[in-house]
Amino acid sequence: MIMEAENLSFAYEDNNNIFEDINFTIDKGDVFCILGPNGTGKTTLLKCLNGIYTPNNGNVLIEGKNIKEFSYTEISKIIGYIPQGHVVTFPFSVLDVVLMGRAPYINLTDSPKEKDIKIAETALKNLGMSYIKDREYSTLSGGERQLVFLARVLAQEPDLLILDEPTSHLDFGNQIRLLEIIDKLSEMGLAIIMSSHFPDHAFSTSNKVAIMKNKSFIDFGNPNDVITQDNLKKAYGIDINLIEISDNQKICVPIKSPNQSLDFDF
Ligand SMILES: Nc1ncnc2c1ncn2[C@@H]1O[C@H](COP(=O)(O)OP(=O)(O)OP(=O)(O)O)[C@@H](O)[C@H]1O
Repeated sequence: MIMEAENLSFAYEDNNNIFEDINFTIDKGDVFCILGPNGTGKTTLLKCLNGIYTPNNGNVLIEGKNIKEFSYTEISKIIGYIPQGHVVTFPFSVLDVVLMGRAPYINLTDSPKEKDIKIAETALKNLGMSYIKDREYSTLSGGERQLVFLARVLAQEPDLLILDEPTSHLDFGNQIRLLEIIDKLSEMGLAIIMSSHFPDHAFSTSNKVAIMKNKSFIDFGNPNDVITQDNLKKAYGIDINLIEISDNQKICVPIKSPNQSLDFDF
């Protein structure tokens, strides 16, 4: 088991709990997708799982050991995290940004070694991004940055990836390419935890899904059991059609309510 969450609860300062009693386990090769409406606590939970936030109750265990016992560098060798809307403001080249993923393996006073550069270049190559390795990172499009940042966390050689809405800036083609990359990484034994607003992506890529709402997981399990019209309605408060388009692909189509009227005051 790579990660276990035991009865996790979290509150910002003295406010009410954002979530309570969250439990799950993640093994090698698992792809765990967390769905749920805006503001329900997905990002907050992901930040508890990689040690950025400390839960006010419960424990996060990494390979059986409490996350509190790990240093930041030790966590970085095990977990690669891509936050939502990551920004690198200095004028670094793409290759430099990917090389930053090697930081947990390089002493503060040392420069990256040939091996680190090779690992960074391979990460870019695996994602089909070698052609922009000399470009300035800050000039890239949102989608290009997303893939370069993924190369950076892969250069960390982690066992677990935590991805906060990884497909949010990507066009249709790159969404599917990213899901295929996730499939491949999971086949190679990496575990992946991601949040998403696309139940279709959970169907096509994950083997574990949770729907987060009202401070807890309203359901957790395999996608076919969890992603039901009933659960989607509970989560998002609208009707959603589930359509099977092939043996292993289902899509979710939200339905506009014809009777809904909004009172707009201008
Ligand atoms: N630093 C903070 N201080 C206080 N409250 C916060 C902070 N960050 C987030 N929140 C609140 O915590 C709740 C959960 O936010 P979070 O970003 O975890 O939700 P989310 O499910 O990831 O949302 P989205 O799908 O919109 O990205 C929201 O009500 C948000 O306003």
